[in-house]
Amino acid sequence: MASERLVTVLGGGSFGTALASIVANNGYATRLWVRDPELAVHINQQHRNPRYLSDLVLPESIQATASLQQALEGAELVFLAIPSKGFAQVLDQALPYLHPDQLLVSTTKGFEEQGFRLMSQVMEQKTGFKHLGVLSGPNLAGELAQKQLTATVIASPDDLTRATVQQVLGNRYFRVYANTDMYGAELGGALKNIYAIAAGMASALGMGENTRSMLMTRALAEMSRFAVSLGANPMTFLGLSGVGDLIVTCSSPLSRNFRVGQALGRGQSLDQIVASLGQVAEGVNTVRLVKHKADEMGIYMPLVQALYLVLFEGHQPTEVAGSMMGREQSTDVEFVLPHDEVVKSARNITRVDT
Ligand SMILES: NC(=O)C1=CN([C@@H]2O[C@H](COP(=O)(O)OP(=O)(O)OC[C@H]3O[C@@H](n4cnc5c(N)ncnc54)[C@H](O)[C@@H]3O)[C@@H](O)[C@H]2O)C=CC1
Ligand SMILES: O=C(CO)COP(=O)(O)O
Repeated sequence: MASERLVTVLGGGSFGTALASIVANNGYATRLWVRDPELAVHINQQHRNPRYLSDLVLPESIQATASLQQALEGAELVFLAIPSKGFAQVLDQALPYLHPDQLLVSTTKGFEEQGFRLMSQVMEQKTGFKHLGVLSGPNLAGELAQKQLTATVIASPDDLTRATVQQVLGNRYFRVYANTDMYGAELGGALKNIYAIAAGMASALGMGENTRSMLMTRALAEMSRFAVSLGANPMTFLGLSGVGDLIVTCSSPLSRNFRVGQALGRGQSLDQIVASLGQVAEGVNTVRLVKHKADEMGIYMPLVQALYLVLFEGHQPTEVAGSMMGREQSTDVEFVLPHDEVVKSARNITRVDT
């Protein structure tokens, strides 16, 4: 069992609650910061979070609080499990209580609209701390709460952050793998949400396993293309935070993004879906932000473009899927056969035929 080393989780949603539960079960003193003081009192008295993962009985050692000062004082390691839209704001509020020796780890899978920043970049710019990291992987909060065997990635260029998070979170059902490519891991986690929406939609439309397999593999190609254009290492996409998270989120109705796609496929409007979800589905905003970034940088992202039409311009999913199948033929793995060469060969054949 661990000593009185204090770990703090900021954000008492599904993931923050699941994470706090693991840390406390591993024997660390654990504080959970939630915005609502009444919720903090409820968690401390009932040892359940009535709003998220309400069936999960929380370790009694978790101390919930709505005071950032109380949550952060003396914490060695701080996890930030706040949706991307509120991340920078919460970090600003937390800044007076943070210390440069503390380890800050984001679990957030999205982008900050201003400047198209990843959360690690927001943390770097706002704090200037050196012990920063990102936790990302195929980690459905509901399955973690059931102690299903699960693996994740701590990505950080900092040795201390990687080793500490492996020690604090690792146990008989949660295995923590290390990576130094913080941006690559973070990009994987944020981008896969886009394709989970597409997979949910395909499932609701009765499309089969061939379709899902095509979708996921082409999604991986598109994600890697985007990430390489932004300077990330494509090899990271072969790991748990890339292909691993893509598989789980494109396969499970436990994923909120997948469920958004299913509801769209059934014909519900985006506004209706978001209002009834009651939890964050980061992919909706990510489609919009990535579409604009891809346009700005000239990156070819046909799945993102198609999903944007469905989500924000009222196009029908079946019509968009049909038009995607009619695009010019392309390459399987562009690191092996570049796209331009396929186009060039096709043009040469056309010239011979005519
Ligand atoms: N739920 C999951 O399975 C996983 C979620 N994540 C990521 O973790 C992040 C958090 O997700 P969840 O906990 O699932 O979300 P959630 O929707 O379950 O809960 C969000 C929590 O953040 C709080 N919150 C929202 N805006 C806030 C603000 N401006 N200031 C303070 N608190 C705010 C809400 O009150 C709520 O407690 C997301 O980026 C998500 O993609 C990562 C891995 C797994
Ligand atoms: O990131 C997740 C699993 O790894 C959770 O996905 P959702 O946000 O779609 O529920």
